[in-house]
Amino acid sequence: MTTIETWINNHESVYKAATRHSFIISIRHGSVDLSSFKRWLGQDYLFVRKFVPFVGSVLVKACKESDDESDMEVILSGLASLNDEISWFKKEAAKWDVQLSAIAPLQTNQNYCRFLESLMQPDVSYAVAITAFWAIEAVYQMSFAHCLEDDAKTPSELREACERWGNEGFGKYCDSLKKIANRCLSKGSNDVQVKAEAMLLQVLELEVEFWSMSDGQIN
Ligand SMILES: Cc1ncc(CO)c(N)n1
Repeated sequence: MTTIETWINNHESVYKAATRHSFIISIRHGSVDLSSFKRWLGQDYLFVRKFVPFVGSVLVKACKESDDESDMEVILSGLASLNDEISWFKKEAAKWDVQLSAIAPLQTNQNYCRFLESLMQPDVSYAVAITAFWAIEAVYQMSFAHCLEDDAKTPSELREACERWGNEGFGKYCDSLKKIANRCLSKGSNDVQVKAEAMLLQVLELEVEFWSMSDGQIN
């Protein structure tokens, strides 16, 4: 088993809470409250704007610390898709009459963005940062792919959102990130492994809270 597989098995309940959250289940059932979806849209737009510099910091670490030059290309493709994502959020917000410039980040979103900032520090190793990057992307991939399964009743006007992260290409990209992370972790010291596992757990918890915030359960 790979390091990441072992950790997912060890933390199965929080992994499931992050990838099968009631907000995602409500999209899949077609019972989602549209005000929740709009809240998610506005808050996630703000999150993605903070996610870009984090991914930029992972790219810098890859250029300095990686022993495989193809890592840079995978991370760069992630940045390119974030560029498309920002345009998509603007277009989608217009469709739903969500005024992005008027939205302030909720507390939970602020907490998550502060966590991203802490991971941008130069003392955070490439192995820890790339594991976080994979985890953040993989939660969205797993969650939204669930909304596109054959028996899902996802409303047609929400399918495009689900397809952004649930499509096969995004799945392959997440697999590439996971492969890089596993390679770096297998070469990492015990200290790096301990830090990366704790950080993975934090990402999963923050993702659960982000869904709960979107659903209006917490701020
Ligand atoms: C909260 C959150 N997690 C992960 C992603 C994936 O990019 C996102 N857009 N937002």
